[in-house]
Amino acid sequence: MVKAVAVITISDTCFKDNSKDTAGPALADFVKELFPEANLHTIIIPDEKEIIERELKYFCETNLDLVLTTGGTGLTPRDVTPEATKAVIQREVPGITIAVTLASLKKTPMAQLSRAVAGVRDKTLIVNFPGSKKAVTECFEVVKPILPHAISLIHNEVAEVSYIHNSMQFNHTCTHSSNVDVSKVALRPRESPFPMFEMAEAWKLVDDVMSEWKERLKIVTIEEGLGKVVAQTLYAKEPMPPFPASVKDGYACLSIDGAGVRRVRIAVTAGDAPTAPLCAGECARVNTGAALPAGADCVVQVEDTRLVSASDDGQTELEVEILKAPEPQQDVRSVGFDIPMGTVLVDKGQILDSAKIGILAGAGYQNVTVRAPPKVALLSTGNELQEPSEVKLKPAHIRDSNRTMLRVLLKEHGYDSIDCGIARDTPPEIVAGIAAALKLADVLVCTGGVSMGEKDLLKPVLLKDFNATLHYGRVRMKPGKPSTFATCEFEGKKKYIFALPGNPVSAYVCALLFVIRALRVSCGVRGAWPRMRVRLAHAAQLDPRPEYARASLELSPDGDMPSATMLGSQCSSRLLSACGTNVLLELPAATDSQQRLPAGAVVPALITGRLDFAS
Ligand SMILES: Nc1nc2c(c(=O)[nH]1)N[C@H]1C(S)=C(S)[C@@H](COP(=O)(O)OP(=O)(O)OC[C@H]3O[C@@H](n4cnc5c(N)ncnc54)[C@H](O)[C@@H]3O)O[C@H]1N2
Ligand code: MOO
Ligand SMILES: [Mg+2]
Repeated sequence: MVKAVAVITISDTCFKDNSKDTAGPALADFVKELFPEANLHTIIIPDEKEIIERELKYFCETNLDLVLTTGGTGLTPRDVTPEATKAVIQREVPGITIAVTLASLKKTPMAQLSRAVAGVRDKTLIVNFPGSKKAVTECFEVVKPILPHAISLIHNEVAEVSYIHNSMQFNHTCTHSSNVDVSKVALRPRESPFPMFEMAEAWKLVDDVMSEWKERLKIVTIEEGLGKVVAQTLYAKEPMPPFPASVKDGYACLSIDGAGVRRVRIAVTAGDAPTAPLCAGECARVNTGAALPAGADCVVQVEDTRLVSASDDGQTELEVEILKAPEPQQDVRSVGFDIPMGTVLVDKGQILDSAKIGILAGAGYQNVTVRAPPKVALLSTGNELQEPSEVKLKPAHIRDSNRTMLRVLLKEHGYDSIDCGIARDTPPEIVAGIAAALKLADVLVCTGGVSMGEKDLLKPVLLKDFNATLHYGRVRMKPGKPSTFATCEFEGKKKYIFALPGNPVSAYVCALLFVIRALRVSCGVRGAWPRMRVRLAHAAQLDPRPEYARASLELSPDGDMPSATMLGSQCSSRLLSACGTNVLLELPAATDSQQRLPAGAVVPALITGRLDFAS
């Protein structure tokens, strides 16, 4: 099935004045007719090779099935669409352009001058069309019969590729080798060689590194934009309301007529376009939201009127009395009352919420450009791990809960992730797992193998096989002490790796404190979680490390400070301690003079979850 298509108008003129674009909308209409189910993205860009390439690549990366361009295929010096397309596609499909040219030549010898290109990049078919509505109409007719088949062929290939991918992902044994020598366990360090960072230092490192993430933009439907940071300023292209509208159910009148009897000339309900203007002594029955007839400048609500005369059958009001003289503009929403034309509806950098999305819908915007977070891959490591779906556990095995927990935790915070399965604890398998993940994603989140055991191979593999920079490899925190953040270059691109401890609670807390923070920073959201002061509902034992205790908030009905209840034993393996968490309490490290906090002590809490309570 064709799920998403983009129509790109490439023209300096249309870019400057969108209303000049006739070919793009025509092409969009043909696409809607051929693929009614598909999500359609339309954009207008100038004749700039770099921008064209960037947009084409972007649409291919976002897995669109089809990208149709119109414009920029001719011979003027600014026509660079074919060059940009050639730079992006991996396989050319010359048959499409030959068929189009042959058909067009029957209509005009000018078809000889089109240099349009068609080809495939990854799973996306790209076809260039010339830049006029007429040419687009003729050319689309030619390619229309083959488009669905071409796309399904590309998909079949992709299915095979992804099958190969998946089997690679879920069986990380392979031909990879590693520079990590595991034969001399007796020589392993007996102290961690990684310096211990304070939390504030670790956060600063994450923020500094992730704010380098090159702004990547994505066009999404306004609904998909929920929670995303808008990358463009959108203005009201028309006033709201577009006509003077009644605020009340009543009578539209001329205020100059004052109080007194009026002839009810017409009835205008919402959606009716009034045809004739009102004259002195007349009124129009109107509903809330109805357009006022010309001449009317006020509305008198029905409660402030009295029926004077009606038709014998009671179906028509003939005269009403306005009981109190109305003011001009009384109960009228003038043109642009809510949103004057040109108002900024959403500003670049704002986060889209439901009200803003409603405003955009009301203003006729269907798509919006937002900042796209990096792609995230999840990988578990451990010889003891089995897939969660496996019914029977082998001796000494457990089911992998981290991947599922992390996937939904990311989802809860608005981020998708790619599942890269489980890698066993051998250097080649970990290398294979990491390499497979880095091929697919910008950010790798893996769990397990970061501490001091002979099977804890993540750090050496990152250092020796991926030449990674370890920004931190230990943090003074509980849980999550061996948490690791590294970057490396892989296939020419910078990659970001969060190697989280395997203990499920450590993985949960470190994902919140480091990974989600990093994703927020990378797409323009303030990284730090909001902090508030809460009162401990009970005494708390302090750990030598600063601790992020999982707690649930009780909101006080009398406006007192909320109280926080920790969720049982805070052992790093016990994920039950995180169930129902909406805050992480920042408990200070124990000192000689303070080993515990009494009930009622006030501590800072990071709000990391929903403040929802079951009824
Ligand atoms: N000698 C030392 N030992 C340990 C230290 C230390 O400083 N010195 N640190 C401890 C701390 S703190 C933590 S946290 C853990 C971190 O362990 P690793 O990251 O090396 O993780 P593993 O050893 O692979 O596993 C730990 C634990 O978690 C379970 N696990 C792993 N992956 C999963 C998964 N995907 N789903 C569910 N459970 C998982 C695993 O079975 C282990 O029980 O190290 C301490 N040791
Ligand atoms: O730092 Mo670990 O996560 O205490 O168990
Ligand atoms: Mg370990």
